Amino acid sequence: MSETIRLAVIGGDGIGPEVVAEGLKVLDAVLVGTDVSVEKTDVELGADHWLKTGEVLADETLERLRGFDAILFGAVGAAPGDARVPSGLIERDLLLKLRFSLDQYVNLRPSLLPAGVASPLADPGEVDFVVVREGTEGPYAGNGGVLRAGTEAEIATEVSVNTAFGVRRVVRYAFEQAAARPRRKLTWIHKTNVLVHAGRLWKRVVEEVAADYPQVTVDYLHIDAATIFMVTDPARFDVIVTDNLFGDIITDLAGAVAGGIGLAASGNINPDRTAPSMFEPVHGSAPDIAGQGIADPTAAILSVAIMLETLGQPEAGARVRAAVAADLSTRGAERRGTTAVGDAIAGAVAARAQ
Ligand SMILES: NC(=O)c1ccc[n+]([C@@H]2O[C@H](COP(=O)([O-])OP(=O)(O)OC[C@H]3O[C@@H](n4cnc5c(N)ncnc54)[C@H](O)[C@@H]3O)[C@@H](O)[C@H]2O)c1
Ligand SMILES: CC(C)[C@H](C(=O)O)[C@@H](O)C(=O)O
Ligand SMILES: [Mg+2]
Repeated sequence: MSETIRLAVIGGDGIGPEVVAEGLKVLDAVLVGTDVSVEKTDVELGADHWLKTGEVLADETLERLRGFDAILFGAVGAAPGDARVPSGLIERDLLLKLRFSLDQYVNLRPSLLPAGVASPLADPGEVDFVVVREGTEGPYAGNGGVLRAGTEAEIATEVSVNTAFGVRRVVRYAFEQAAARPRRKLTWIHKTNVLVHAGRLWKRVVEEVAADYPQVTVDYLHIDAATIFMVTDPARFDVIVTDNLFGDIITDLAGAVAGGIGLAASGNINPDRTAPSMFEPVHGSAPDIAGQGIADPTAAILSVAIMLETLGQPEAGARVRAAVAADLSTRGAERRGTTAVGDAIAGAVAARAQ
């Protein structure tokens, strides 16, 4: 039976549209000759769009996005220090609003250091883990405020919100991932020695859910120690589950360990399918290299692979991964541009179809 994927495409700012174009090129290539087609709709959002139109994310736009099967997202945000765009406006009221409103409570961020990729921090084979980052709670919940703003008596709070419901559903998802992987190991990461209220909740829930997965080995690390081991012994990780903020930080580190941030892909997944999931590179809009045609589109292309797998097209996803792995294995010191990398991977996908 033929199937059409209705895809909303939010290129966003900076290198976002540049890398997303390459992701779409590879998506088109991998669907040739299959009974799956894709119907793409561009949705303009981001800091540039806000500067032009005053829209960050209108209610109608959000409602329209709910009607798609998936969202492919580039990156949003202005250069840090761009005085025209208030800090956090686009990140909070656009990107986080999408993740929260579409109940994308699993932020899935796999790290794999493939053969042929030079990493000063690890050897291929040592890095093959997935971070399951909670996506809708924690210090990102927007719970806080300011008293006596602008005075010496100012107090600013940013309260981390952790609910048993929210922690349980993401922890269960992580156990499912761990149970399906050969090493069946789950590391939960927190800061229970200081953040005792949230820490106690996470601990209780992990222990309760663990009882349903006796085949999974469970390990715990404080976030600070986890950053040490991610650099000195990344092979110890298989599946990691952690809160929204720790997950943000550890996945940029994971990207650097696993060959560079240009390779780090992610899915903001709504496992209950009550709204579309959203797939995006882990990196941001990289204003320092935007417009130069040198951004690495691999993370966006691998985000397309996660999208295909999430949408029930694992073979197409595997073909994208294989083409990326083949391209990475031949990448030498020579630096190719964004479109050259996209062309090579799309070409490899097409060659594999024959
Ligand atoms: N998901 C998102 O939309 C997202 C994620 C992170 C940051 N941001 C936003 O992006 C803007 C810039 O943030 P930042 O500078 O802290 O982080 P960044 O990830 O954009 O850039 C950090 C560094 O990594 C490099 N880099 C990033 N992606 C690359 C790629 N594909 N190829 C080669 N090099 C790459 C950049 O050139 C820069 O030196 C900010 O407005 C920030 O809020 C958005
Ligand atoms: C831009 C920002 C809101 C976002 C986050 O913190 O989740 C980014 O850093 C990411 O990792 O996707
Ligand atoms: Mg981040």
